[in-house]
Amino acid sequence: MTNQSVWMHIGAGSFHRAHQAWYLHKLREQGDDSWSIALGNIRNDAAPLLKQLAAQEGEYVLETVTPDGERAYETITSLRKILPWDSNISALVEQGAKSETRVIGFTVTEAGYYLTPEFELDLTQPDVQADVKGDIRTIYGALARILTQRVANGGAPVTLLNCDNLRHNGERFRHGFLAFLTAKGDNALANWVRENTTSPNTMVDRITPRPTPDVAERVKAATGKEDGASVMAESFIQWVIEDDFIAGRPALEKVGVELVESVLPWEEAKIRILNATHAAIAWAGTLIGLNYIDDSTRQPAIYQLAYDYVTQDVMPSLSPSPLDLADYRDVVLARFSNPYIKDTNQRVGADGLSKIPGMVTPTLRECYQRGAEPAATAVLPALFFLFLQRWASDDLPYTYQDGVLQADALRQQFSRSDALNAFLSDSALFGELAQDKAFHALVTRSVADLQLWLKQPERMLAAV
Ligand SMILES: NC(=O)c1ccc[n+]([C@@H]2O[C@H](COP(=O)([O-])OP(=O)(O)OC[C@H]3O[C@@H](n4cnc5c(N)ncnc54)[C@H](O)[C@@H]3O)[C@@H](O)[C@H]2O)c1
Ligand SMILES: OC[C@@H](O)C(O)[C@H](O)CO
Repeated sequence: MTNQSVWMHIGAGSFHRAHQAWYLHKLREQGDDSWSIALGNIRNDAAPLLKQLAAQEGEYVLETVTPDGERAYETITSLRKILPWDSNISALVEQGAKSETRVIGFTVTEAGYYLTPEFELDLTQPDVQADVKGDIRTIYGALARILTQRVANGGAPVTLLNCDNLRHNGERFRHGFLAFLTAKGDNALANWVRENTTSPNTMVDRITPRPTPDVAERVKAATGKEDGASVMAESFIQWVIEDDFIAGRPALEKVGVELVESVLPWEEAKIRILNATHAAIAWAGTLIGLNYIDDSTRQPAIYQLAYDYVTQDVMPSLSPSPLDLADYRDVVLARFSNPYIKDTNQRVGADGLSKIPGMVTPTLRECYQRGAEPAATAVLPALFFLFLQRWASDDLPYTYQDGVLQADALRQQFSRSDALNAFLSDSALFGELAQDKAFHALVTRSVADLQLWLKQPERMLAAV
């Protein structure tokens, strides 16, 4: 074992640079430079950024902003290797096959796991089908290629660390990956993965908008640096990880990471109270013509629907909890209201087709199971339906991004008079509830209430 260990990260989006890279940077600042990051991407959309980062020797400035608008600037130094993109992901394969790579982390979005509401791999997805045949479009195809080479090079154990917003993200990824390898007929690699990798669950948190040109301008004004890879985020940061690293890990506890036995209470609170609410606010804000999350959250009717969803339906589902859920809710809503973040409804409302089954359907299901009508949660799919209706009539002010969107089929669905029924009958969104008449009636009522509200958005929804 050399002293130098590499965390190879797949997914060169904004979030990785504001979160995992920041923690490893803080460790280096404390004099522990035994871990560094090698960063690459599966898809070519990050190729320009990777080139820019390579030109800056991996360094970039992170701007953070507090709820009071106080800004701070740090040069992040943990990215020591930038892996250039090519269609065979050669650089990722070469780095991932080395035994010095002891952790392979990834952020490939919620839609990047292609799971059904029952959390099984959706083998009907074209990207998954292509990768089963040997292509590299998904995290599954990419890791199959990388780990095959790693086994050929001696097969040193490695931790596969999901850093995306997914409930039970390590477990769910692992289940999907093993199902993928089985579909591919690669039982030898599946067995190797079972024996030689771990996939701890993690909860990651830091609101990181897509950087706009004014970030680079402020960075230049504050630091004098011309930085083509700067990123901005809120000052809040949190990372909770199950301590199950098969090949060692950075001393993350020294920089504030919580290493726990089970991440469950944190991830449930994060996914349901933060992420599901965030998406609902983005869809609602968009429907009344707003672009930003903070402006949308400050609309009393939108704030109230978010507050009611958490209070009436999520908190009973998650109680008892070691977290103070009411406080968590209030802090989250305050973070969303931060006027200095300027996060867009476009970014946060994306990937709804994965967010509904992953983040909302479990609460609907659990309310019914305990005999409660999930009236406040029903507002979320109702908002998403109205949002998709706008998308289908080309009436959104921005491009809707969704990794599992099959646009032609969905447009056709929305051109029919029974579009709401078809939406609610989609078991990929609602699992067994898709067949439940009471659920259909509840969301249909909620859609009607929202349609009235949209005529007078200043009115409180409950008063409609
Ligand atoms: N931005 C945040 O506030 C934030 C906070 C916590 C967690 N996250 C998690 O990180 C993810 C990425 O956020 P970001 O801000 O970096 O987004 P981003 O849009 O900046 O980057 C997305 C990255 O995912 C890749 N990607 C997209 N779809 C993919 C697919 N199907 N397969 C493989 N790669 C794919 C893209 O190439 C890109 O590298 C989020 O979806 C979320 O799960 C983000
Ligand atoms: O809800 C959207 C997410 O990207 C969110 O910004 C993040 O999960 C905050 O940690």
